Amino acid sequence: MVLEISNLRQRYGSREVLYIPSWQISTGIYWIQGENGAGKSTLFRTLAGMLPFTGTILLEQTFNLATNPVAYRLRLSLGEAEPLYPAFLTPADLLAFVAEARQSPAGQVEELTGVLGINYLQHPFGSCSSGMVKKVSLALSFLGRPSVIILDEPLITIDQEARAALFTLIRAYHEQGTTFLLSSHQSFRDEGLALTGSYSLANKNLVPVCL
Ligand SMILES: Nc1ncnc2c1ncn2[C@@H]1O[C@H](COP(=O)(O)OP(=O)(O)OP(=O)(O)O)[C@@H](O)[C@H]1O
Repeated sequence: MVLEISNLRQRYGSREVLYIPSWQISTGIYWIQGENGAGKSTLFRTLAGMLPFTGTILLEQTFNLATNPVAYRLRLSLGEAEPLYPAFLTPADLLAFVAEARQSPAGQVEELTGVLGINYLQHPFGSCSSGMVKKVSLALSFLGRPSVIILDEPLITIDQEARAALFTLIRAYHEQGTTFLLSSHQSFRDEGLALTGSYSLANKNLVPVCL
């Protein structure tokens, strides 16, 4: 198993948003579905270690998010649905910083920015288009050698060319053993991506969906 959840509870104030008693996946590409407000982004942020939670989240049967957060976070990354970065920062600065933090192999930043068509690396985020910001956030999520990459609504705001490049990257990284959790209100199957499985977030829990 690459990712295992047990007795995960997540709440905002007194309102419980997630209760996942038991869920586990092996290596693959998974589509996480759910209606607006079902809790997908909350689940992803929890898995990425951005929100406090109760329960157990275990990566590669070894790295426990609660007790070994640094090693865990080095191996799991999240591309947020609507990324926001400080307006004064440039994509070049952020990519270099994250590449170093995630122990990115030499040449990976250049490869990702080339494939995704990220130009204007020296222009501050304040002057970047929303599609360019999204493409940088996608590149950031591939940096290092993550065993799990979560992409929350990866298709929003990017053009057809970037979408095709993203699917090429997902296939290439998956062939090297990376697992993907992807959310979208559009079907990934229509995009020609071979999915391992799909789950729907409903009534606070993840339930399997037939593809
Ligand atoms: N910071 C927050 N404080 C309080 N409630 C929140 C917060 N963030 C999200 N919620 C609530 O938690 C629930 C789940 O939200 P979440 O954004 O995780 O859903 P989602 O499935 O990603 O939705 P969408 O498909 O619309 O993006 C919603 O009812 C939302 O209003």
